[in-house]
Amino acid sequence: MAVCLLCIIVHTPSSEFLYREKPGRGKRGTERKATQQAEYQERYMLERVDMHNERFTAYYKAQNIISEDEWDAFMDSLRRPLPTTFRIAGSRQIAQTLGNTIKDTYIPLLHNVTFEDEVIPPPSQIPWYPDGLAWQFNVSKQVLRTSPEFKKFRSFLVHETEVGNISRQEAVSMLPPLLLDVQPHHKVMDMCAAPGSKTAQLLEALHANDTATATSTPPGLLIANDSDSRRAHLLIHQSARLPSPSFMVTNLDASIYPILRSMTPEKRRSVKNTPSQFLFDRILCDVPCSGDGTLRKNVGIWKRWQPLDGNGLHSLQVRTIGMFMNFSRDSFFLLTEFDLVDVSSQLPELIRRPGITNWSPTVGRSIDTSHPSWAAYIETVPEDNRAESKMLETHWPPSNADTLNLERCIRIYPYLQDTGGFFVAVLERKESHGLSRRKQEGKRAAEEADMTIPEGKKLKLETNVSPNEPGDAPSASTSSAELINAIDDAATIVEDAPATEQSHTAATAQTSKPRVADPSFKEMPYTLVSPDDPALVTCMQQLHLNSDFPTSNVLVRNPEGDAVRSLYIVNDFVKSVLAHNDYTRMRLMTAGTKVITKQEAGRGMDAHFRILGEGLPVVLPYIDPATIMMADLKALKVLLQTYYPLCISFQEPFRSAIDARDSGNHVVRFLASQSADTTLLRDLVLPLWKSNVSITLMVDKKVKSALSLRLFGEDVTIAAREASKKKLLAGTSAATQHDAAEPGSEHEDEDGEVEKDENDEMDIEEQEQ
Ligand SMILES: C[S@@+](CC[C@H](N)C(=O)[O-])C[C@H]1O[C@@H](n2cnc3c(N)ncnc32)[C@H](O)[C@@H]1O
Repeated sequence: MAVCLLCIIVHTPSSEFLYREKPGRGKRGTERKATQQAEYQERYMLERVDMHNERFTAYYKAQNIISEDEWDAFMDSLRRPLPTTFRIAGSRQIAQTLGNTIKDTYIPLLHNVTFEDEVIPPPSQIPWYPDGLAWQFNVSKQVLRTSPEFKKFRSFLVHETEVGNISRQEAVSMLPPLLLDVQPHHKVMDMCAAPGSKTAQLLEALHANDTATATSTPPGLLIANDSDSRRAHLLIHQSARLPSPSFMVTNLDASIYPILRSMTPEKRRSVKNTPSQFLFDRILCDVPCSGDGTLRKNVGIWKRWQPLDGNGLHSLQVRTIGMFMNFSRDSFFLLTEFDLVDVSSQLPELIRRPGITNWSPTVGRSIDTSHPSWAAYIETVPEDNRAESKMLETHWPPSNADTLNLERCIRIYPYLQDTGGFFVAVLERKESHGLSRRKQEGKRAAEEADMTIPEGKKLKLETNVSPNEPGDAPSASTSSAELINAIDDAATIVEDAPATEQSHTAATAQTSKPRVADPSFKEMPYTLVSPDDPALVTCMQQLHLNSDFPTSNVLVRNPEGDAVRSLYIVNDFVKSVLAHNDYTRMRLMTAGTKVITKQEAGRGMDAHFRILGEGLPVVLPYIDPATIMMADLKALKVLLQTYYPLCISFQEPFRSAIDARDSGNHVVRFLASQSADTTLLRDLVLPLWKSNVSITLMVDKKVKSALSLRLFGEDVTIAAREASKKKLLAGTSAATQHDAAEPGSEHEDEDGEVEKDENDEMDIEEQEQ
């Protein structure tokens, strides 16, 4: 497999769409289409958006990519609503179970549903998505509101989405992570990541070895970055549904992302003993774009589209991509050191069109595409104004376009398989430096097998790196060539400088007064807890963690390293990155995953540690199996139906097992089995809290609801009963509000959250690209 892949997704005004009439529409299909079309039109009318834009028309006509006789049909495709699409996420085993639930329970339920005498087609699998794990359906809001069958399906989707097992994501947006082929040992960067639908896919690939009950600890790393701090918080929220010790979120302008260092085993053995830059195996560049491909669902684009938006984003796109090409594994190269990868044999069922070698940028709002080259254009600009020109040489096709294999880019047009428009280019660093790919892979495997860094008491993030030290990212105004040279120089210096100047180890961080590179960054640092910290020792005892538990990879979020509240776990590589980089410089929002929390007890009593519901899959492999209680499906139903069921309300032998336990945290395994009302296909392991006379499941109420729906076909939880009681009391107005937020609604984002203001509408656009 490729040594380094960069997957670039750029929607620029040069992304074009072609249209072909969809074949074989029967009368009923046409009627259904008409109903949806009417709804869609109504939406535009309501929002006072006319589905026409003269500039858009002029620009795309000038590109000569759509013939006259196809033009009307092309525009028609852009005016049709997109189907609702989702994919099943989570570990492979969970995914399989959910896939079967959809196929065996919901498809038969939704078969032959009629609405106003019309048969509504059930959801169908997206043919090109691996293992049939992505689905689509195209029903009107009215159907979703009124059909009892679709309402039930919607409820299932909403609950599974809330717990992270289903991800609502536009079909074409699922493509790039698939093409990147991420492996558990890869170092991966998602540079413009929020709100994180592709990040979730990358994380799942990193966690390919997870089981239904236990999270693996992949040796690799995924950094999800976004320059917008509000949106970076969305990333944290999203990723909490997929806890990973290999995950970090940063909040930086990707075009000036600093070099990151880690301590490789080779370096540790060397005399210098210095950390060095590490390089990424896979980089996803979902750079900001004009969003033309989202026209089918983003109403506002019709009104505001103008070509200069795309032109304006071009330099940021080039800068960002150029920067990250230099962060990809093994050395430092110019852009010409990359090849476009031929991915034509991947996802064989995906209908696609090749990249183009010729396009005509417009130099003004009025759609002036008359300049055949940048040189010809700049001649027309008065000399005094040339420096201010926003048009760059790279806006035009390169003179060697025919030699770059541009046909290997993927272009998806909406009509091809009823999706949004999309562009993907997969780039791979050419073989170099005399190292064959196999040797490079072998070298990496050896490094990864030996990544444990020496333990340090209260090891902290490096905080004494000067902001102007070698390795700093050049400023945003630096040109591409300067940028590449600067990175080359910086990297050389990092490698060659004497240890005294370059060694920013934890030891120095401990003794010197912390100096932060970015004092404006206010997040708390992550600090390693000493493995023999008395609080950690107590925690291990209380939670029955065995000696394999990675005590030297436990972090807290305070500068002192005191285990006062939540404990986080990271893998060895993340630990190394934390130890050798200034957290303010990389604007680190999160690292690893929160697994354990301290539960303060009453006066005079010892505090208790407890395992968080989302942390249990990470901790489970280290829990002494003899301490895990066994229970059956009946006990599970009681625990779902009641907040604090009394211990005496359970049947033997579970009842005696609980009685024998002290108050505090326990773990219970519900064995795969069958009962009168359901079948549990795989073991389920959950944390439990015992008080004096009762017990309770320590998982989020959303997780309980999703589980209940999956197992019993209805939400039997007390939270659901209370909610419906409230709804009844509040009368029909509450019901109306609830119905408004259904999947596919223009006011709902991929989180299932209802969006309210205009800024939020922007979020929906960007999320779904
Ligand atoms: C197309 S959206 C990314 C969608 C995301 N990849 C997903 O699949 O959910 C582009 C993102 O880039 C972010 N962004 C814009 N300029 C950036 C920059 N200079 N550096 C990093 N992120 C940037 C925006 O905040 C936005 O969240």
